[in-house]
Amino acid sequence: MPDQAPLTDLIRAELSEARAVLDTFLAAPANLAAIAQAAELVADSLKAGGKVLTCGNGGSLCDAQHFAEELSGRYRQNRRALAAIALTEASHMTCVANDFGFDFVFSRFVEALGRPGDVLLAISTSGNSPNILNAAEAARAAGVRVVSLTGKDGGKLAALSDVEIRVPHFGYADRIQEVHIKAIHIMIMLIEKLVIES
Ligand SMILES: O=C(CO)[C@@H](O)[C@H](O)[C@H](O)[C@H](O)COP(=O)(O)O
Ligand SMILES: [Zn+2]
Repeated sequence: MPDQAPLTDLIRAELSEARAVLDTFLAAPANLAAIAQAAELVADSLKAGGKVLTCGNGGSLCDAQHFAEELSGRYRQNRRALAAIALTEASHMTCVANDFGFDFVFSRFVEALGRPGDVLLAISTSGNSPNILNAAEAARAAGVRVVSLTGKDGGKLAALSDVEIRVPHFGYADRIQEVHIKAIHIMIMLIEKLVIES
């Protein structure tokens, strides 16, 4: 049987780096405040009859779906459904990508569905994906507030956000996404507390 030591070394290094990225994020009180502010913004919108639209690319689209389904479906316990949807409808995406370009797949959906008082959760580890920037701009034009989950220096998305939750890691996207998913789960927990228990 081959010696597994090199693999376990790799695993240990990956987990250690993930812990360091989380520790750095946790050490800045502004990051915790941003999560609270984002949850309050979403909760206020839902309580006023608004909805949450979510978007991202690749793994961040999975995170966008994860956030939306835990509001519309279920998180830890049963409670009433909350209005949230990920902008992933395949026929819309293929039509818009085919006819207008991939940069507009989310912004066109925001134009169609976004109403003043709604919230867009925009997720981008670089903060610079054109389709996410266009979605944020369309949201602002429609009176939709923008909550973003970003990484690195926040990119251009930082300036388009009402609330930005940034993981200031300059390495691979997955390390950033691992903190994003924690922020997402905590936001869901806070939103439930603010909307359901209030
Ligand atoms: O999940 C991962 C990497 O962990 C990838 O699918 C990643 O999300 C994709 O490369 C995205 O296109 C990156 O976009 P962004 O985060 O820079 O907006
Ligand atoms: Zn990934």
